[in-house]
Amino acid sequence: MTAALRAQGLGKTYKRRTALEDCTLEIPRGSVSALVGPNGAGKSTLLNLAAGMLEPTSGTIEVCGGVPGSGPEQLAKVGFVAQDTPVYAGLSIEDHLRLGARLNRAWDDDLARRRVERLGLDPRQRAGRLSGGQRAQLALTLGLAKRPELLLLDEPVAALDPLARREFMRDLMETVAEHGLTVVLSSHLVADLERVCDHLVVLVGARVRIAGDVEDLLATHHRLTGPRRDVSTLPGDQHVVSAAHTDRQSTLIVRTESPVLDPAWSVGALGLEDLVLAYMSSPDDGSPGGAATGAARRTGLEVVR
Ligand SMILES: Nc1ncnc2c1ncn2[C@@H]1O[C@H](COP(=O)(O)OP(=O)(O)OP(=O)(O)O)[C@@H](O)[C@H]1O
Repeated sequence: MTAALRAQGLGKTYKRRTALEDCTLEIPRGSVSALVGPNGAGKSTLLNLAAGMLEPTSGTIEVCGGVPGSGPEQLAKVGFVAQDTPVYAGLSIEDHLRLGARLNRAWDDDLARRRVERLGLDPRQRAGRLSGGQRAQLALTLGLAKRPELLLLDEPVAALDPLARREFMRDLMETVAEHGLTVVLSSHLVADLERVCDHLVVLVGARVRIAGDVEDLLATHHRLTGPRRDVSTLPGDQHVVSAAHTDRQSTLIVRTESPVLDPAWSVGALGLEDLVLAYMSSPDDGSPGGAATGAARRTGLEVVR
Protein backbone atom coordinates (compact mmCIF):
# COMPACT_ATOMS: atom_id res chain seq x y z
CA MET A 1 0.00 0.00 0.00
CA THR A 2 1.38 3.45 -0.82
CA ALA A 3 1.84 5.99 1.92
CA ALA A 4 -0.37 9.06 2.35
CA LEU A 5 2.19 10.51 4.74
CA ARG A 6 5.85 9.67 4.90
CA ALA A 7 8.26 11.17 7.43
CA GLN A 8 11.98 10.48 7.47
CA GLY A 9 14.10 11.61 10.43
CA LEU A 10 11.63 14.44 10.93
CA GLY A 11 12.40 16.95 13.66
CA LYS A 12 11.04 20.26 14.88
CA THR A 13 12.65 22.51 17.46
CA TYR A 14 11.09 25.69 18.81
CA LYS A 15 14.03 27.83 19.98
CA ARG A 16 15.53 25.36 22.45
CA ARG A 17 12.54 23.08 22.93
CA THR A 18 12.48 19.87 20.93
CA ALA A 19 8.89 19.16 19.95
CA LEU A 20 9.60 16.31 17.53
CA GLU A 21 12.76 14.27 17.09
CA ASP A 22 13.93 11.74 14.52
CA CYS A 23 10.42 10.79 13.53
CA THR A 24 10.29 8.14 10.81
CA LEU A 25 6.90 6.76 9.90
CA GLU A 26 4.46 5.95 7.13
CA ILE A 27 0.70 6.35 7.20
CA PRO A 28 -0.90 3.96 4.69
CA ARG A 29 -3.28 5.43 2.14
CA GLY A 30 -6.92 4.69 3.02
CA SER A 31 -6.19 4.15 6.71
CA VAL A 32 -7.73 5.88 9.68
CA SER A 33 -4.79 6.53 11.96
CA ALA A 34 -4.88 7.40 15.62
CA LEU A 35 -2.13 9.71 16.82
CA VAL A 36 -1.92 9.41 20.59
CA GLY A 37 0.46 10.35 23.38
CA PRO A 38 0.70 12.44 26.53
CA ASN A 39 0.31 16.22 26.62
CA GLY A 40 3.25 17.91 24.95
CA ALA A 41 4.36 14.72 23.12
CA GLY A 42 4.46 16.46 19.73
CA LYS A 43 1.14 15.40 18.16
CA SER A 44 0.03 18.90 17.11
CA THR A 45 3.53 19.64 15.87
CA LEU A 46 3.47 16.57 13.62
CA LEU A 47 0.01 17.46 12.27
CA ASN A 48 1.05 21.08 11.65
CA LEU A 49 4.14 19.88 9.78
CA ALA A 50 1.93 17.57 7.68
CA ALA A 51 -0.44 20.43 6.93
CA GLY A 52 2.42 22.71 5.87
CA MET A 53 1.72 25.15 8.71
CA LEU A 54 5.22 24.54 10.12
CA GLU A 55 8.59 23.91 8.49
CA PRO A 56 10.73 21.00 9.74
CA THR A 57 14.00 21.79 11.51
CA SER A 58 15.43 18.48 10.29
CA GLY A 59 14.44 15.53 8.13
CA THR A 60 11.67 15.40 5.55
CA ILE A 61 7.92 14.96 5.36
CA GLU A 62 5.83 14.17 2.31
CA VAL A 63 2.02 14.07 2.13
CA CYS A 64 0.04 12.69 -0.83
CA GLY A 65 3.30 12.50 -2.76
CA GLY A 66 4.37 16.15 -2.32
CA VAL A 67 5.83 18.69 0.07
CA PRO A 68 3.15 19.91 2.51
CA GLY A 69 1.58 23.26 1.56
CA SER A 70 3.79 23.60 -1.52
CA GLY A 71 1.12 24.93 -3.91
CA PRO A 72 -2.58 24.96 -4.80
CA GLU A 73 -2.57 21.32 -5.98
CA GLN A 74 -1.05 20.17 -2.75
CA LEU A 75 -3.30 22.35 -0.58
CA ALA A 76 -6.38 20.90 -2.30
CA LYS A 77 -5.33 17.37 -1.35
CA VAL A 78 -5.04 17.99 2.38
CA GLY A 79 -7.68 19.08 4.88
CA PHE A 80 -6.62 20.23 8.33
CA VAL A 81 -8.78 21.01 11.34
CA ALA A 82 -6.47 22.53 13.94
CA GLN A 83 -6.86 21.99 17.68
CA ASP A 84 -8.49 25.39 18.27
CA THR A 85 -11.02 24.72 15.43
CA PRO A 86 -10.54 28.12 13.78
CA VAL A 87 -13.56 29.73 12.14
CA TYR A 88 -14.25 33.35 11.14
CA ALA A 89 -16.11 34.82 14.12
CA GLY A 90 -17.74 37.60 12.08
CA LEU A 91 -19.05 35.33 9.32
CA SER A 92 -22.25 33.29 9.45
CA ILE A 93 -22.37 29.52 8.95
CA GLU A 94 -23.85 30.18 5.49
CA ASP A 95 -20.88 32.47 4.68
CA HIS A 96 -18.51 29.67 5.69
CA LEU A 97 -20.25 27.23 3.36
CA ARG A 98 -20.13 29.71 0.45
CA LEU A 99 -16.47 30.41 1.15
CA GLY A 100 -15.78 26.67 1.27
CA ALA A 101 -17.49 26.20 -2.10
CA ARG A 102 -15.51 29.08 -3.63
CA LEU A 103 -12.12 27.98 -2.33
CA ASN A 104 -12.30 24.21 -2.78
CA ARG A 105 -12.56 22.50 -6.14
CA ALA A 106 -13.94 19.24 -4.79
CA TRP A 107 -16.36 20.92 -2.34
CA ASP A 108 -19.35 18.71 -1.44
CA ASP A 109 -22.10 21.24 -0.78
CA ASP A 110 -24.74 18.56 -0.17
CA LEU A 111 -22.67 16.94 2.55
CA ALA A 112 -21.99 20.30 4.21
CA ARG A 113 -25.65 21.42 4.20
CA ARG A 114 -26.97 18.03 5.31
CA ARG A 115 -24.57 18.07 8.25
CA VAL A 116 -25.43 21.62 9.27
CA GLU A 117 -29.13 20.74 9.19
CA ARG A 118 -28.68 17.50 11.09
CA LEU A 119 -26.69 19.33 13.75
CA GLY A 120 -29.62 21.74 14.17
CA LEU A 121 -27.42 24.77 13.41
CA ASP A 122 -28.99 27.92 12.00
CA PRO A 123 -27.06 28.85 8.82
CA ARG A 124 -27.64 32.55 9.60
CA GLN A 125 -25.88 32.36 12.94
CA ARG A 126 -22.51 34.07 13.23
CA ALA A 127 -19.66 31.64 14.00
CA GLY A 128 -18.49 33.85 16.87
CA ARG A 129 -21.77 33.14 18.69
CA LEU A 130 -21.48 29.33 18.48
CA SER A 131 -20.61 27.23 21.52
CA GLY A 132 -17.17 25.55 21.56
CA GLY A 133 -18.67 22.23 20.47
CA GLN A 134 -20.77 23.83 17.72
CA ARG A 135 -17.73 25.69 16.44
CA ALA A 136 -15.80 22.41 16.35
CA GLN A 137 -18.70 20.84 14.43
CA LEU A 138 -18.61 23.68 11.88
CA ALA A 139 -14.84 23.32 11.41
CA LEU A 140 -15.17 19.53 11.05
CA THR A 141 -18.00 19.96 8.53
CA LEU A 142 -15.77 22.24 6.44
CA GLY A 143 -12.95 19.69 6.67
CA LEU A 144 -15.17 16.80 5.51
CA ALA A 145 -16.92 18.81 2.74
CA LYS A 146 -13.58 19.86 1.27
CA ARG A 147 -13.21 16.19 0.24
CA PRO A 148 -9.46 16.03 0.72
CA GLU A 149 -7.32 12.97 0.02
CA LEU A 150 -5.83 13.30 3.47
CA LEU A 151 -7.75 14.73 6.42
CA LEU A 152 -5.72 15.80 9.46
CA LEU A 153 -7.74 16.32 12.63
CA ASP A 154 -6.17 17.62 15.82
CA GLU A 155 -8.30 16.45 18.75
CA PRO A 156 -11.48 16.70 16.70
CA VAL A 157 -13.89 15.40 19.30
CA ALA A 158 -12.46 16.98 22.46
CA ALA A 159 -15.18 19.65 22.64
CA LEU A 160 -18.09 17.40 21.59
CA ASP A 161 -20.63 15.79 23.91
CA PRO A 162 -20.62 11.96 23.96
CA LEU A 163 -23.50 11.58 21.50
CA ALA A 164 -22.06 14.17 19.11
CA ARG A 165 -18.72 12.38 19.38
CA ARG A 166 -20.25 9.09 18.34
CA GLU A 167 -22.16 10.71 15.49
CA PHE A 168 -19.07 12.51 14.25
CA MET A 169 -17.08 9.28 14.26
CA ARG A 170 -19.92 7.64 12.31
CA ASP A 171 -19.93 10.48 9.74
CA LEU A 172 -16.19 10.16 9.44
CA MET A 173 -16.39 6.42 8.84
CA GLU A 174 -19.11 6.88 6.22
CA THR A 175 -17.00 9.46 4.39
CA VAL A 176 -13.97 7.15 4.56
CA ALA A 177 -16.00 4.20 3.22
CA GLU A 178 -17.55 6.28 0.40
CA HIS A 179 -14.55 8.29 -0.70
CA GLY A 180 -11.57 6.27 0.49
CA LEU A 181 -9.80 9.20 2.09
CA THR A 182 -6.99 8.84 4.62
CA VAL A 183 -7.55 10.26 8.09
CA VAL A 184 -5.01 11.03 10.80
CA LEU A 185 -6.61 12.11 14.04
CA SER A 186 -5.06 12.91 17.37
CA SER A 187 -7.04 12.25 20.50
CA HIS A 188 -6.76 11.45 24.17
CA LEU A 189 -10.02 9.49 24.02
CA VAL A 190 -8.51 6.14 23.12
CA ALA A 191 -11.71 4.20 23.78
CA ASP A 192 -13.42 6.21 21.01
CA LEU A 193 -10.58 5.45 18.62
CA GLU A 194 -10.70 1.70 19.07
CA ARG A 195 -13.84 1.37 16.96
CA VAL A 196 -12.67 3.51 14.06
CA CYS A 197 -8.89 3.38 13.72
CA ASP A 198 -6.95 0.70 11.88
CA HIS A 199 -3.52 2.26 12.33
CA LEU A 200 -1.82 3.59 15.44
CA VAL A 201 1.04 6.00 16.14
CA VAL A 202 2.10 6.55 19.75
CA LEU A 203 4.28 9.60 20.36
CA VAL A 204 6.01 10.02 23.70
CA GLY A 205 8.52 12.76 24.51
CA ALA A 206 8.82 13.95 20.89
CA ARG A 207 9.56 10.46 19.57
CA VAL A 208 7.59 7.69 17.92
CA ARG A 209 7.34 4.91 20.52
CA ILE A 210 5.34 2.50 18.39
CA ALA A 211 3.49 2.65 15.08
CA GLY A 212 1.67 0.05 13.03
CA ASP A 213 -1.49 -1.69 12.00
CA VAL A 214 -3.83 -1.96 15.00
CA GLU A 215 -4.74 -5.62 14.37
CA ASP A 216 -1.07 -6.60 14.04
CA LEU A 217 -0.16 -4.71 17.20
CA LEU A 218 -2.97 -6.28 19.20
CA ALA A 219 -2.05 -9.75 17.89
CA THR A 220 1.60 -9.40 18.93
CA HIS A 221 1.13 -7.86 22.40
CA HIS A 222 0.00 -9.91 25.40
CA ARG A 223 -0.59 -9.47 29.09
CA LEU A 224 1.23 -12.18 31.05
CA THR A 225 0.21 -12.82 34.63
CA GLY A 226 1.93 -15.37 36.84
CA PRO A 227 4.15 -16.03 39.84
CA ARG A 228 6.67 -13.26 40.49
CA ARG A 229 9.45 -13.48 37.96
CA ASP A 230 12.56 -11.52 37.06
CA VAL A 231 12.00 -10.23 33.52
CA SER A 232 15.62 -10.99 32.56
CA THR A 233 14.68 -14.71 32.63
CA LEU A 234 12.21 -14.38 29.73
CA PRO A 235 13.00 -15.80 26.27
CA GLY A 236 14.90 -13.36 24.05
CA ASP A 237 12.02 -12.84 21.63
CA GLN A 238 9.68 -11.56 24.35
CA HIS A 239 10.18 -7.80 24.57
CA VAL A 240 8.91 -6.35 27.81
CA VAL A 241 6.93 -3.14 27.31
CA SER A 242 5.93 -2.76 30.95
CA ALA A 243 6.13 -4.78 34.13
CA ALA A 244 4.39 -4.58 37.50
CA HIS A 245 5.15 -6.82 40.45
CA THR A 246 3.64 -7.55 43.81
CA ASP A 247 5.39 -9.81 46.36
CA ARG A 248 3.99 -12.92 44.69
CA GLN A 249 2.84 -11.97 41.24
CA SER A 250 4.18 -10.35 38.07
CA THR A 251 2.06 -8.74 35.36
CA LEU A 252 3.90 -8.01 32.15
CA ILE A 253 2.95 -6.51 28.83
CA VAL A 254 5.16 -8.16 26.23
CA ARG A 255 5.56 -7.91 22.51
CA THR A 256 6.37 -11.11 20.65
CA GLU A 257 5.77 -12.64 17.25
CA SER A 258 5.81 -16.17 18.74
CA PRO A 259 3.25 -17.91 20.94
CA VAL A 260 3.88 -17.73 24.70
CA LEU A 261 4.35 -21.38 25.69
CA ASP A 262 5.46 -21.10 29.32
CA PRO A 263 2.62 -22.72 31.36
CA ALA A 264 3.44 -20.51 34.36
CA TRP A 265 1.88 -17.54 32.59
CA SER A 266 -1.75 -16.92 32.07
CA VAL A 267 -1.87 -15.03 28.77
CA GLY A 268 -4.46 -12.32 28.14
CA ALA A 269 -5.30 -10.19 25.12
CA LEU A 270 -4.90 -6.41 25.21
CA GLY A 271 -7.26 -3.67 24.11
CA LEU A 272 -6.03 -0.58 22.31
CA GLU A 273 -6.19 1.49 25.48
CA ASP A 274 -4.06 -1.05 27.44
CA LEU A 275 -1.52 -1.06 24.64
CA VAL A 276 -1.33 2.73 24.44
CA LEU A 277 -1.06 3.09 28.22
CA ALA A 278 1.71 0.50 28.38
CA TYR A 279 3.81 2.43 25.87
CA MET A 280 2.95 5.81 27.37
CA SER A 281 4.02 4.71 30.83
CA SER A 282 7.25 2.93 29.92
CA PRO A 283 10.44 4.84 29.15
CA ASP A 284 11.97 4.72 25.69
CA ASP A 285 14.92 2.34 25.54
CA GLY A 286 15.90 3.65 22.14
CA SER A 287 14.98 0.55 20.15
CA PRO A 288 12.60 1.11 17.23
CA GLY A 289 9.02 0.30 18.16
CA GLY A 290 10.77 -0.09 21.24
CA ALA A 291 10.64 -2.35 24.10
CA ALA A 292 13.34 -3.52 26.39
CA THR A 293 15.30 -6.66 25.80
CA GLY A 294 18.16 -8.41 27.58
CA ALA A 295 20.20 -6.21 29.90
CA ALA A 296 17.96 -3.20 29.26
CA ARG A 297 14.98 -5.07 30.66
CA ARG A 298 15.40 -3.95 34.21
CA THR A 299 16.16 -0.30 33.60
CA GLY A 300 13.31 1.71 34.97
CA LEU A 301 10.71 -0.51 33.40
CA GLU A 302 9.43 -2.22 36.46
CA VAL A 303 6.81 -1.03 38.88
CA VAL A 304 7.44 -2.85 42.12
CA ARG A 305 4.72 -2.85 44.78
N1 LIG B 1 4.91 27.67 19.36
C1 LIG B 1 5.64 27.00 20.25
N2 LIG B 1 6.73 27.56 20.82
C2 LIG B 1 7.49 26.87 21.72
N3 LIG B 1 7.26 25.62 22.09
C3 LIG B 1 6.18 25.01 21.56
C4 LIG B 1 5.31 25.66 20.62
N4 LIG B 1 4.35 24.79 20.25
C5 LIG B 1 4.58 23.66 20.95
N5 LIG B 1 5.67 23.78 21.73
C6 LIG B 1 6.26 22.74 22.59
O1 LIG B 1 6.49 21.59 21.80
C7 LIG B 1 6.16 20.41 22.51
C8 LIG B 1 5.13 19.61 21.72
O2 LIG B 1 3.92 20.35 21.69
P1 LIG B 1 2.63 19.83 20.89
O3 LIG B 1 1.62 20.93 20.96
O4 LIG B 1 3.04 19.35 19.57
O5 LIG B 1 2.19 18.60 21.81
P2 LIG B 1 0.83 17.73 21.79
O6 LIG B 1 1.24 16.30 21.82
O7 LIG B 1 -0.05 18.17 20.69
O8 LIG B 1 0.20 18.12 23.21
P3 LIG B 1 -1.36 18.16 23.70
O9 LIG B 1 -1.82 16.75 23.84
O10 LIG B 1 -1.23 18.83 25.03
O11 LIG B 1 -2.14 18.96 22.71
C9 LIG B 1 5.67 20.86 23.89
O12 LIG B 1 6.77 20.75 24.76
C10 LIG B 1 5.30 22.31 23.68
O13 LIG B 1 5.53 23.04 24.86
